[in-house]
Amino acid sequence: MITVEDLHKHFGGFHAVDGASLTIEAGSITGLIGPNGAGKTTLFNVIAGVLEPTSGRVFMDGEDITGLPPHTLFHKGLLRTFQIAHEFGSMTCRENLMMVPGDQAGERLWDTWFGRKRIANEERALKAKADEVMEFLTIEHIADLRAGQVSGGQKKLLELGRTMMVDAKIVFLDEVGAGVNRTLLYTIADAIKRLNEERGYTFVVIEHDMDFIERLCDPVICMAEGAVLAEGTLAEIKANEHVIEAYLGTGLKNKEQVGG
Ligand SMILES: Nc1ncnc2c1ncn2[C@@H]1O[C@H](COP(=O)(O)OP(=O)(O)OP(=O)(O)O)[C@@H](O)[C@H]1O
Repeated sequence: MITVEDLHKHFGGFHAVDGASLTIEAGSITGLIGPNGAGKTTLFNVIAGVLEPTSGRVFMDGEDITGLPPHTLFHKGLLRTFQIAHEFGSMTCRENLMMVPGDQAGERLWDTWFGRKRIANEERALKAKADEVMEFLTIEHIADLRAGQVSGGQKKLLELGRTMMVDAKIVFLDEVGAGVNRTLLYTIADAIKRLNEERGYTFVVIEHDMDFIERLCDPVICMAEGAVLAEGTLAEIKANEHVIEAYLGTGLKNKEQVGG
């Protein structure tokens, strides 16, 4: 579904992504792990159009999507979750879901000129959709709370919920488990699994919590120093000598580059 070919992202002389090549299979929940600074987030940002690659290509279902902006990728069903922006904290959780842009922005504008009734109907449909999303994620009780007031884990579920307001095909999740309590972490894991099984979402998940990875991800891709080091089941990855070394090592290569 997604093929990354020899991707590089340099920040000055620093090679954050340094020749990464990988494939994300449709229908998978692929885990992306690796020591701090391995380049996971940078890779995500390049795939999701947030950062331009220095070189290399990204394909989605055979189509070259390298460097396309996030909103174009969004309409192709490729989404990266973002933290709920500070300025949306004063809106309710339901409103945060309802404002996710739909597919028919042009039609909406048309509606504002020609059909108040149609707008009202559309608003009702959006609200129903938001409520259905919150029910799926078992957070219907926070619908009317301000997004800025809910817990970290509930915010993560809300971020996931935003991907459900559009027809996402592939969703990139960056550390959804960080700072979330165990119970909510399992709720998030369960929602990801159900979205994958019941709605056909493909996920790519960056996560440091190995328990979370073990519950969800197959295959697991391990990055180190900007490139893919190993791929396989979590058990295979954990037994891989190079992976063990990378987690213990210090990433000397890039340090030399920065120094030089
Ligand atoms: N905008 C930037 N400018 C300069 N260096 C950057 C920039 N973004 C990331 N880096 C560097 O690139 C390297 C890779 O960062 P990245 O966040 O992609 O790693 P990561 O694998 O996601 O790490 P972590 O697990 O700690 O989040 C890091 O050393 C980081 O400091």
